[in-house]
Amino acid sequence: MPLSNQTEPNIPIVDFKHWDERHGRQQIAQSLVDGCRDVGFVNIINHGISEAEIQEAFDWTKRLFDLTHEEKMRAPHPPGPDVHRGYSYPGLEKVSQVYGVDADREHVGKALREVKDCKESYEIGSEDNSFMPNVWLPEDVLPGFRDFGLSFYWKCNTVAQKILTALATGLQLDSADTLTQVHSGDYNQLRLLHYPPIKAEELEKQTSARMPAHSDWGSITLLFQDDCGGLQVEDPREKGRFIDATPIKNGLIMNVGDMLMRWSNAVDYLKSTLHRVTLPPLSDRFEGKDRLTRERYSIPYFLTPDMNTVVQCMEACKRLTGAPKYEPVKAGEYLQMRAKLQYEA
Ligand SMILES: O=C(O)CCC(=O)C(=O)O
Ligand SMILES: [Fe+2]
Repeated sequence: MPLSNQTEPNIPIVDFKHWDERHGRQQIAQSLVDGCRDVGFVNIINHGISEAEIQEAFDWTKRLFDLTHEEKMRAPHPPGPDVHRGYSYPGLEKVSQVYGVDADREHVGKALREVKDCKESYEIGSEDNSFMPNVWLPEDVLPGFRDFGLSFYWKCNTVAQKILTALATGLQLDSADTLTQVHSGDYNQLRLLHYPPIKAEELEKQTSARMPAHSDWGSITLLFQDDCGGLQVEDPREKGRFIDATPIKNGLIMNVGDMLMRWSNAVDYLKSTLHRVTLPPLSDRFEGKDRLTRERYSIPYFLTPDMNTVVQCMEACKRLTGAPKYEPVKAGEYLQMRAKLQYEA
């Protein structure tokens, strides 16, 4: 698959259409693992969420962000990075790739915040996650939103379980259930995202960002995006060069997160690839003399292993990659470490 900066899809496509016919499984599983190994990102089609369900999710997302600021602030994101739920207004969250000891330096957080992320988001989790209780809007502000949020959360988890089974199969782990066994679904995060229109120049001059380059922290991420464009993925063959992740109608993009990379033992096996959201590549996405960029909506779903799961190199991967390259880490502790700079305490 050529990796060029074109508007054609340039990320491998994996078709799950025949997943339920058992004989089709091995081949799907293998192409999924190949894509995760090559780019770290794959497009998945026939994943099991219908066109109508995807449309409904985008309709709710738009309805939510169309509310007034005061209405959205009735479900405010709690202060600090510990509970990632509810509504974050533009600029509140700062996405970055700084973590570990660097995150402890006070000036780092300040410097990062000089370039504002121009997006707003709403985070939803499982009602059974006692570490991060949901922050809901009062029902009369957006009737039906809570029911939609929970129902879509669990719909995405059904798809995610299928993908985890395919990954375990393609990786030839001891059992096809090895990954699903440590993903109850209660620690995932459904995120509704809105990038308002912005002058192209602000992104070009980097005085503002839509979403700066980062890797995801969990095991895998599923992403639905509208047709605006602007998501880019680092070319695995050339550091610093980004390729367009062109939206595919009704498809979803799946990418490997840091924990799955650590499980597989290395950047040279399953890749947790840097990605970012910037200007859309198509000229008809801009308007007027300020080249105002069309607004964009996206819906990522982050999968996280159960909090006490120890993430360490899996035996089947060791055979290919050699000695473990990362210290074992508990899923909950890794998440806390990565979240540190995202929200000011
Ligand atoms: O909006 C997008 O397309 C990507 C979002 C993303 O990468 C994230 O929220 O981690
Ligand atoms: Fe991401």
